[in-house]
Amino acid sequence: MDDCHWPWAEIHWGILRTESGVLNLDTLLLVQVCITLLTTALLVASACYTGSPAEQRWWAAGNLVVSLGLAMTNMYGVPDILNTIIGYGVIALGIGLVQRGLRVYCSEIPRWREVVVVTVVALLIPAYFTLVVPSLRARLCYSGFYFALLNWLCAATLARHGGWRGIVISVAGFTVLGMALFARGMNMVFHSDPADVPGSLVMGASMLAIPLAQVCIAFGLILMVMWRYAERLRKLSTLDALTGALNRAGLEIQGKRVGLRAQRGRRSLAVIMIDVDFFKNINDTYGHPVGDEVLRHMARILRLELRPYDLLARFGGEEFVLVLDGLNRDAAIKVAERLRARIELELVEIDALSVRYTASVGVVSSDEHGYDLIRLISAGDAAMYEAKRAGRNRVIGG
Ligand SMILES: Nc1nc2c(ncn2[C@@H]2O[C@H](COP(=O)(O)OP(=O)(O)OP(=O)(O)O)[C@@H](O)[C@H]2O)c(=O)[nH]1
Repeated sequence: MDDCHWPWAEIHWGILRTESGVLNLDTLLLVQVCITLLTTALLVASACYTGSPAEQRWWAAGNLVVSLGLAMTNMYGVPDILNTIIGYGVIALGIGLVQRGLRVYCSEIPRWREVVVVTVVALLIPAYFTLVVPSLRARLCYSGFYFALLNWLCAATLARHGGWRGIVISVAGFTVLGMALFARGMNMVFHSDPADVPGSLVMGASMLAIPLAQVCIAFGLILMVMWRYAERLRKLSTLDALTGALNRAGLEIQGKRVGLRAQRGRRSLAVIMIDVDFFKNINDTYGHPVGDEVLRHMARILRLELRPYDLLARFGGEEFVLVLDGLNRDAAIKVAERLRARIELELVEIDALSVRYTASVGVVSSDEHGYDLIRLISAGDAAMYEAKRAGRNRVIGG
């Protein structure tokens, strides 16, 4: 590879060159630094809003370090060794921190060793081509390839995680950023003078693509975090905190969906109402914490016995509702009997205590009562109270 010695400040990138020099490399670098600082501020703001998850702290720190590195690469009056070698190392450290945040986000184990290796390699490449085999061209070329690889690694980490919302924007951003850096590296290989027309086109395009990709990445990251936060809030508002079953709001939303699906598919829809017998006695005898444990225990058993797409909701104090797609009344009575028998057999063990309890069950289906969930629940409730009146610990079909 031929060596050439253009000081950075003397390189003008064709399509971006203006006579007044407004869009020179310094200006573009300044824009990049400003964008990185702006996206860092956005990341920090969203971290504060969502309770500061660890991954965002790493992304924000990584962004800050990248912008510091970018600024270092373009300082005037500073020897190359500081300017480029340390600047590149600092940029790589920043990308390493972002990668660490991505790993945390994807529930992978982040390792400091990786960040150290990434940084050291980024220091070694320019050091080698500055001190051992001096070649600006080789330095820019190999550093470009290396930074491209790091960004593609970030894209791969996120893509492995899967999902859709926000992730696709960040994956695209990392991929484009990698491509822009790779193209710059290739440009150094194929064009001896970057100011010739094809060379300057590649350089100009990559200088525009880099900040755009950075904005995409940051918006994608913020979207990802906001999506997770919204999901957490949605869960909190539709789940019962004690048992993890759906609460009334969750039952209303999901029950409607399951009911419509069954009706459209012309399948029966069964509703089972289950109520713990003499629950007040359990509370009064052993205390509320034991009563709470009985409720958690019952929810656990019901969940274990159900199919993944059946709905389980806590309807009131000690009453649970099951919504079963594709079961008629007789089939649902068989399921209910199995549940009742299992509950009767199980022991709830808390510290030195062993508590046994039973449940009364009412079963109804859409074949007799239609698909309206409110009607089904009130018919199921009536059947359950009939089971209570008939002596408890039994199943009654309504
Ligand atoms: N530990 C605990 N108790 C609760 C909770 N929610 C409601 N309860 C209690 O559940 C009890 C329900 O009592 P009752 O409605 O008389 O029902 P029961 O004693 O089971 O009688 P039957 O249903 O007729 O067999 C009340 O004492 C409520 O205070 C809860 O989240 N945890």
